[in-house]
Amino acid sequence: MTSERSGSSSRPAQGARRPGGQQARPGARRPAPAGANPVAQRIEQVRSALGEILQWSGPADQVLSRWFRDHPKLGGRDRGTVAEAVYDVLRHLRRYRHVAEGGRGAATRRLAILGLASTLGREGILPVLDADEADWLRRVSAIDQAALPREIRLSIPDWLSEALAIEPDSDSLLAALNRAAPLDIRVNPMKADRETILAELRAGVASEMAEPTPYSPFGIRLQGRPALTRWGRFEDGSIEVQDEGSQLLALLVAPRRGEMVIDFCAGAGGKTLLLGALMRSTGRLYALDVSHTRLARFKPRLARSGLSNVVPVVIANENDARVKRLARKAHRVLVDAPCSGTGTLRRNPDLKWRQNPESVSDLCALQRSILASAARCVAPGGRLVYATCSILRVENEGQVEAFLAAHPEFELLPAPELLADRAGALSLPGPYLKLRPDVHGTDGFFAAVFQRRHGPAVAQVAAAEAELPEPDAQAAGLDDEVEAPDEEPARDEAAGSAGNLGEGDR
Ligand SMILES: C[S@@+](CC[C@H](N)C(=O)[O-])C[C@H]1O[C@@H](n2cnc3c(N)ncnc32)[C@H](O)[C@@H]1O
Repeated sequence: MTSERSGSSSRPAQGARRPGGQQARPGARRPAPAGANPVAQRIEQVRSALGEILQWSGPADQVLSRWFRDHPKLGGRDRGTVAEAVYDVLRHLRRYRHVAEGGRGAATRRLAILGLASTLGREGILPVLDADEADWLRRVSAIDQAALPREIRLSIPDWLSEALAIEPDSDSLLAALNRAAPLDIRVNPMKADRETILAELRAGVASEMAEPTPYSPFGIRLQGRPALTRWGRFEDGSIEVQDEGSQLLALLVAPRRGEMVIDFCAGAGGKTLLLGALMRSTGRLYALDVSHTRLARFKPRLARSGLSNVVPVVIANENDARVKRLARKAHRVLVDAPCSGTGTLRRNPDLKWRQNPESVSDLCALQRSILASAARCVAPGGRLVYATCSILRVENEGQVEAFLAAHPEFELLPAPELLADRAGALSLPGPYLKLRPDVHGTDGFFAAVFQRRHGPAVAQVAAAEAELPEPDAQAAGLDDEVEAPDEEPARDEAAGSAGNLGEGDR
């Protein structure tokens, strides 16, 4: 990955020091002082935030939140402008760095200028630039992007470009992943229906554009960023923020009333909540995760949801004794696996710069191990759903093929048929659920459904296994108290830095 570079080496010895650290040429038009002009201030703010984020010490959203906490005087709209420009830079970082090489002064300031020129418009930026910067920005705007090498034009690292070369229409996929995502919400069927929520949204909090999502019967797509979290319907659990792809995944799991279901990597519970609602709050739904912090974030969502069938359980790892107690007990097991998150680049563009082939390979090993443990929990005839928000074959089809080769007691079911009467006009080639932003308007998602066979060989193995306790949380000793910890466990930190290991709105 390209590191932060300063610009030209031919700096004049004399001249005024600019906020970005660059010295102006004698006689050149100076940039507007940052104190006087809001746009000039904005450039400085974006430059400062980028200076921290581009050190890649953690996920961009967390570093940006910290930067906002350190700059408490910024109002809501100012924060929005800064965040938009920062994310624009993260999306187009390789291309911006390429063109920034042709300018003078601090590289981060030039990135900030490009981000704000893209989000506010070039004409809004030009008046606060000095003559050199303005000339450079005009030159950069005239570059024919189609003539740039693919990896620079689409701003992706070489390893990702190579990994996606076999995907059909990969340029279209990558271009869509470089655009900001709309805001999808999901109506909680335990508390409201979509028509009512749509009417209320249109009448008030999101009057601009609220449309039903095309495939999920619970989804609503919003343009813009209405302040939903202060809306009564959010506070009372009638809605949740959730990408339509995540909603389709829960529909694919298709849990039924009274069943025993395990959400093996529940995180902050985005999918757990829909699974619990699809079960009409009956049966038992275990929400497992190694992250105490994420499960603690799930608690207020669960409280809002009106569900009483969910048992959150912190496990030490996928081979935890509590997992073993669930062997062959579950009708449905969902593994929403920790993954590279490359399907969510619209929301987390920093992931393409924070991942590399080694981190993906580590994630693949973890996915294999989680899948093997989760499979043990599936009852004969029960289903195991393996899902990622990755667009990399090695994390998707590659894992499925390896799993089937090692587990002849499972067969692959056709996902499109399982979704046929649940997801409107969704048409999939199969056998997997594969979603792409350029085709379906969702994040990139992958899911495969396995079913444990009822064969004689399976019955023999089952008979040989020890007597197992009932899948009752207390009988199985699974009723762990989940509270917000004082400190993030070290393991959670490591997992968070490895990829898209779970966010509240998935
Ligand atoms: C993609 S996220 C899950 C997102 C979540 N299902 C949702 O809808 O919000 C993956 C989750 O796997 C968890 N995880 C990582 N290693 C795990 C393991 N060995 N066993 C169980 N969960 C694990 C992470 O903590 C993270 O919350």
